[in-house]
Amino acid sequence: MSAATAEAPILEARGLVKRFGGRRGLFESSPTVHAVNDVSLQIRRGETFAIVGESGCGKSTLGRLLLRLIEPSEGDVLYEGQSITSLPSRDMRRLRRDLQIIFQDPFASLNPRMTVGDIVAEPIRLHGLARGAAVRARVSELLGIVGLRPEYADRYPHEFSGGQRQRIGIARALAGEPKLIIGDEPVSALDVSIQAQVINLLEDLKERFGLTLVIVAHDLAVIRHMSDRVAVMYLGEIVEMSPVDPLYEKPLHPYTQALLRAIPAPDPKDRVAPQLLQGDVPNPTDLPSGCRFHTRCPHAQPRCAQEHPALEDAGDGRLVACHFWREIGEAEPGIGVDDSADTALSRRLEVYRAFQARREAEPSTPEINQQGGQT
Ligand SMILES: Nc1ncnc2c1ncn2[C@@H]1O[C@H](COP(=O)(O)OP(=O)(O)OP(=O)(O)O)[C@@H](O)[C@H]1O
Repeated sequence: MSAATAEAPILEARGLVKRFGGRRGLFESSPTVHAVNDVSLQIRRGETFAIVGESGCGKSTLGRLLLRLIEPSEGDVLYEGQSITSLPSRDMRRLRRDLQIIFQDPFASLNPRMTVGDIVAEPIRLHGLARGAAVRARVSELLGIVGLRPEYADRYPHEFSGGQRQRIGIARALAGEPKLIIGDEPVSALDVSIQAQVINLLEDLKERFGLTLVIVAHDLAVIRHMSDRVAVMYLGEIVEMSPVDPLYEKPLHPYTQALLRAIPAPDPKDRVAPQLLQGDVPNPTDLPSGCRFHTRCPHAQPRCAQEHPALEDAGDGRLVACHFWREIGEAEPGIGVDDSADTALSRRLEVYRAFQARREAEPSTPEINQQGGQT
């Protein structure tokens, strides 16, 4: 984690709305999916900003809107203070260098018919960053940066493990020398020991290249260890936004509280039954009235079904959209997960960090292999 600078945001969303479907044909009509509903946020240069929520809450759609991979139904995205929503495609191409994305499933996002070298070289050639032999040299360098051997350039994606494929995706994302990378569930498909390595790699790259990271994830353990600030999404809206530590120590929104209560402790002796949220996320084609969360909220009152709560300033850089957050906080202090209720991932990260610290102190310490063990 790092302290982001106080300058203007690198990326900003203003009143973003995304609706899918809703078209009426001659004989049928498809219902409108309200995937993102009036989202505004500012991402600071150099921070790691996390977007978290259950499946279907609109996290990926928001991530794609921020990079203009899809067009918003309403609202605007500003990159370095300039609106990109109506930018002509020529200008957008230049901007694509700065803004990159890595996906959950590295296999699906890597062309199986291209060698790793060509996959990583593509953005270098596209943006004219190098030519001829210099391209191959740059590919080797990028593979080295993400912890892969240069000779892997001649192989194909299917020859690699999930963690290695994610590293290839990261090398490709780095090839255009970006300023901001969005990771859409970048480690959810990976084994927990590999997750820790990829998270560490992203953190190292962030420091080394001064990147801004936006991490979309449903896993609160991943978020906690790598974020500076977190936006919690429910049914297309941000319901809470906060610096990471206070969010975990004292979540303000009942939905954030419920997400934290649902994390199981890894050690069976510490384990109390995780409290899962009641019911499923309502269908985004038929949004509940008032507060979208009221149908599942243990604190809901009649006002919640009638009045939509705005995101309000809760102090200390926190925002929350709940009519009763003060009362709920007083009734249930200290809901947050404390450090003793740690997860397998965080333990793995600690081991890995200790190993790295040792390696820096004693350069002869052996390399760590893909399974997280020492070779
Ligand atoms: N191209 C599309 N056409 C129609 N509906 C879509 C499309 N993309 C997403 N949706 C719908 O928009 C809603 C939000 O989806 P989104 O993928 O953004 O959520 P998410 O929080 O990222 O969930 P997940 O982690 O499962 O991807 C879902 O109801 C989804 O079915």
